[in-house]
Amino acid sequence: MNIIIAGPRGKMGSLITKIASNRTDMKIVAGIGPEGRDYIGQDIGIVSGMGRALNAIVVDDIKTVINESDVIIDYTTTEFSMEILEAALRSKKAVVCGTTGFSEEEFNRIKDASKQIPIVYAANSSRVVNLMYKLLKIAAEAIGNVSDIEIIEMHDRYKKDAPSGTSKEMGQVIAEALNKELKDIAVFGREGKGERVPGSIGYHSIRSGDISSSHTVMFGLMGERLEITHHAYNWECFAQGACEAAAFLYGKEPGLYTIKDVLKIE
Ligand SMILES: NC(=O)C1=CN([C@@H]2O[C@H](COP(=O)(O)OP(=O)(O)OC[C@H]3O[C@@H](n4cnc5c(N)ncnc54)[C@H](OP(=O)(O)O)[C@@H]3O)[C@@H](O)[C@H]2O)C=CC1
Ligand SMILES: O=C(O)C1=N[C@H](C(=O)O)C[C@H](O)C1
Repeated sequence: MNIIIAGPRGKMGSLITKIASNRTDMKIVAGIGPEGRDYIGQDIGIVSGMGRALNAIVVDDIKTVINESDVIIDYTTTEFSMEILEAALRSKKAVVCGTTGFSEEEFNRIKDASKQIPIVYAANSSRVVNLMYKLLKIAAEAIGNVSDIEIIEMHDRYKKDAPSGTSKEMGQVIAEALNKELKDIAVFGREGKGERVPGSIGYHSIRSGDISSSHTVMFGLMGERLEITHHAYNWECFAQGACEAAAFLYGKEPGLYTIKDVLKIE
């Protein structure tokens, strides 16, 4: 299968390039970067920092390369992801989207597009984080209604969105386990909020240095607390999942698939 990688200079795009180039089931046919970058026209292997050419060029106009591809892997920005989505719709190509921070309206555009093209949307493409969702469901069902739930996430200083896409998904898992709507129980910041309401979910975002990704969900009771934590030491676990998702999409019918479909997590 032929793939295009968006943002090959980025943290995720460069790792996805490295991992995809070592797989035997996929071939990178192009990269896409923003207009005006000095690396446009160069080989993606050089742009991504791999130090060897892969015989695929980074372009700034997806229209010029999209027809050579089967799947586009996109971990970039919300604005650029919307452009990729429109291009993929026009050319009927599959998309793996791992970008986070979409508005509700933008996410509805992804859902609409998935009626015509196959899409994997994954706010977190690590297998282990998706296993953590299962642990959260068990904990929330058992003690969620009687605990003070806090989601504490840490990322690098450059991350654009807060709270992280993963922490929103974690909140959603917990809200579903409690038969509640996340919007009714999520609390962003505690200033002026008064006493803690059991069963509500407090969100806390830390941005510092080069922390790659860390999520802790704390279920606080009187005299004890349970913490479930995932730490990523680098972004490779997410990039592995991105390539798995691309392989999964090859030949799939239109639809909105999740990383659980890809990784076969019940
Ligand atoms: N789903 C998951 O598991 C994960 C999701 N993410 C999400 O992925 C996204 C990217 O994260 P990260 O790699 O850390 O970010 P980076 O800032 O490192 O990379 C973003 C890339 O997008 C490129 N880009 C920006 N605008 C355009 C455009 N108009 N056209 C083409 N390329 C563009 C940038 O180009 P340039 O380098 O030239 O500026 C850059 O290479 C974020 O939303 C993040 O939250 C991150 C990790 C895991
Ligand atoms: O920007 C990141 O780094 C990450 N973003 C995703 C998110 O917003 O949850 C996934 C992971 O935490 C890394």
